[in-house]
Amino acid sequence: MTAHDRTLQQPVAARAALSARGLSKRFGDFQAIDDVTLEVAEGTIHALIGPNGAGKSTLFGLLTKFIPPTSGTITLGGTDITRFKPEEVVRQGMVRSFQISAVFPHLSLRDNVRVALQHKHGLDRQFWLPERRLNALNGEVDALLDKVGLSDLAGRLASEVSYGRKRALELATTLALDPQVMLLDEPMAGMASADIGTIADLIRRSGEGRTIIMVEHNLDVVEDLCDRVTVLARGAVLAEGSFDEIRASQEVRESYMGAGHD
Ligand SMILES: Nc1ncnc2c1ncn2[C@@H]1O[C@H](COP(=O)(O)OP(=O)(O)OP(=O)(O)O)[C@@H](O)[C@H]1O
Repeated sequence: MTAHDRTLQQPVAARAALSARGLSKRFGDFQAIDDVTLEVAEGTIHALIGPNGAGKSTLFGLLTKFIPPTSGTITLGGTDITRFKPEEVVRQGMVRSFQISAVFPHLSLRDNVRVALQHKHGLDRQFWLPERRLNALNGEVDALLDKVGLSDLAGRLASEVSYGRKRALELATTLALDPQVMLLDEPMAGMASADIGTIADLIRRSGEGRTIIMVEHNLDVVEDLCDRVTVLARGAVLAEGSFDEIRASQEVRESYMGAGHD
């Protein structure tokens, strides 16, 4: 299914999964995020793009409450999370990939997913688990590894697999937390072009029944995957719309896309 098909399937007034109103962040004298209002519709894949230093990572940090805002409000699924702690945001159903779910290089792929699932089920502080609980977890571990195409490598150490497969593993450990909203921070960064299609497919499949907001510099990926695009520049929203609308904007072309992406 293309992003265009997904857009056509959206109800006219889809509910907001995540919204930010008047969000600002100052670092000393520097205004990193300047009065950003953003609405991410439920069930969509929403891209955040913009030149280096535009404030994309800072905005992700604000949304996940790792960075306290100077002003503004954030609502997740109708709940005001502006004053939440990062771990409360996770419990509320929003997870930034590669945040909680760091890959442990010395563990097997299977054990990496198991650790994330134990975290999800609140079992990570228990030294001993009854066999029945362990077996139930094994089924979930296998299903997640299968979902991201890593079943054949389940026993391999994370340090031994390719970069693309580590990224697939990161996606599995994020999915283990079963988030309603997933924030993906440059999922294609450092990826060999042969792996980009595979990871894009994984993201599309992972997005079924969830909302995804992703920072991505690869505009072909954004065009292929994303229903809606917000362009940030100098900490403020420069434009928002479908990829085609964004591409047609003279202002966006001048400040970010250049004339190269047709
Ligand atoms: N803790 C901080 N203290 C001071 N300035 C900061 C801090 N964090 C970020 N900045 C500044 O805020 C601006 C936005 O940075 P940010 O990393 O959010 O941009 P970005 O759009 O993610 O860039 P990139 O695409 O290069 O990752 C930059 O000028 C950066 O130097």
